[in-house]
Amino acid sequence: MEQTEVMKPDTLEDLIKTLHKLFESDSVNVEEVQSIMESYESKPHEWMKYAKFDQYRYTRNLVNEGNGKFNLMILCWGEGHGSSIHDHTDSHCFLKLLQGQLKETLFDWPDRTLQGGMLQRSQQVLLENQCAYINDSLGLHRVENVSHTETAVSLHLYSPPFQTCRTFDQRTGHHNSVKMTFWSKFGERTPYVKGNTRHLSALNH
Ligand SMILES: N[C@@H](CS(=O)O)C(=O)O
Ligand SMILES: [Fe+2]
Repeated sequence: MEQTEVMKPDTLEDLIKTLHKLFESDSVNVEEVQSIMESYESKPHEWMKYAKFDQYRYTRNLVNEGNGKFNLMILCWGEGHGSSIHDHTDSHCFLKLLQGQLKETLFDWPDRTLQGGMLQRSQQVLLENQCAYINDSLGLHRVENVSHTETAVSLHLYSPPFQTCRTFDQRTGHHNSVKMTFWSKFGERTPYVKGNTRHLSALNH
């Protein structure tokens, strides 16, 4: 397969331009996207306008719609905020730390013989500028900011974009479909939508 020359992006804007190029083709080179995202050195002033926090749960802030090929977003995690165990709706998921640290726990898909809850396969702490990758064939995950004193900010790329995913109950393996919403889009707070009851985020587990 042809490998495009890719340069280390100096700014978030550069990174977005490069990502647009990489996703023009129909096949995604996971290692290439991961290494490009990792090579961008986070500079808070470049992403500050997207980083909007909520007191109670992590927020999802849309940065770029990637020509319909991907969604790029910034997630803001307050102290102790985390996600439920979830899948990624058959999409690629890249997760890069812009600030602070996040703990990622991987789980196997639940099976019928579930005993003692869903199996936790591995755990890793993601440090600033690191980029992790997951898709449904690798398993499910939960992401948490376990710090009591520091917030965390992460940059997520999903391709193709998706609006719903499934969350899993660790004890029973049962799942629910959840709609994923944006706290802000392109730096502007999204108007309140009535009827958003279920959330992917769970507090303090
Ligand atoms: N996939 C989650 C964030 S994470 O916990 O990976 C989301 O898009 O909200
Ligand atoms: Fe996720």
